[in-house]
Amino acid sequence: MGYAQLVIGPAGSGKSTYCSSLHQHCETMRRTIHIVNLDPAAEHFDYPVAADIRELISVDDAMEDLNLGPNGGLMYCMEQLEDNLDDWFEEELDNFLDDDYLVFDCPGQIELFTHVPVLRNFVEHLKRKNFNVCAVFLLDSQFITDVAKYISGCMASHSAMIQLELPHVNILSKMDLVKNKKDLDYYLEPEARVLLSELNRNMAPQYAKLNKVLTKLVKFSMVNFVPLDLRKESSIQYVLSMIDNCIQYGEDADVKIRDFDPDADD
Ligand SMILES: Nc1nc2c(ncn2[C@@H]2O[C@H](COP(=O)(O)OP(=O)(O)OP(=O)(O)O)[C@@H](O)[C@H]2O)c(=O)[nH]1
Ligand SMILES: [Mg+2]
Repeated sequence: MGYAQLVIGPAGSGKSTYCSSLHQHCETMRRTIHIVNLDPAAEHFDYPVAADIRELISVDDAMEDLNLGPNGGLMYCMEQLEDNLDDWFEEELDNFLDDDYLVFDCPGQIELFTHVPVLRNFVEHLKRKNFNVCAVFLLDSQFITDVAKYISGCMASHSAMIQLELPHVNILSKMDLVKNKKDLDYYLEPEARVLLSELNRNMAPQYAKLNKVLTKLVKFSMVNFVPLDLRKESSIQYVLSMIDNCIQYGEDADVKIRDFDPDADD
């Protein structure tokens, strides 16, 4: 059984930085994880890249060969990944052990998990290969400055949840940039009633019914965010243990330790 995190979220939300901090944290903890780059447009990395989609195809090549723009180029590359799951990706997976822990640093284009089934098919493939997979959705805390933006972030996360049908952890990234943490409490444990009155206050009266439905949906879909401050090891550890819990990482290890407990027969 392998373990995997699929790190997703809007462009610039901090996915690659999260991957690199997670890698460092795990090194400190003497724990092995492997970060795989799935962003064909990525240029530099602060983590050791264990496998790289750019070895299959890069956005620059796709744009040049097919005369595509950056977004079209990216979509084409991801389709190439999908077409090569049984050969290129298979060979890459062969480099890992069966119970390895992989973290996939994904591109930020929102279309990838709203419009096309590429990531969904990628996840299905991982599941067939016996991986327990968790979606890790990052949203930039700087983005959540008012209720409308918060709802928009929830909707983006929600569509990823529906599309991928995976255990799902939502992270509010870049907490070191938040001056007044109290301002965010409001969004960390949202109350539909409060969100609704705030939305109604900011918007014209004809939106009242829509606002009511949206706030109910946010509450109903149970989208909630965990704040992450990468300066704090304890914050990284907290997020990591939540994700580990979702994919049952460590449970087998516990069994193994218990199996070999010399005092067990006492
Ligand atoms: N202060 C602060 N800046 C951050 C943090 N995480 C990311 N950044 C900055 O935010 C910018 C985007 O970070 P990335 O990690 O490249 O974001 P990404 O989601 O991988 O972006 P794309 O791959 O383009 O979608 C960079 O300038 C980072 O230095 C954080 O926790 N704190
Ligand atoms: Mg990135």
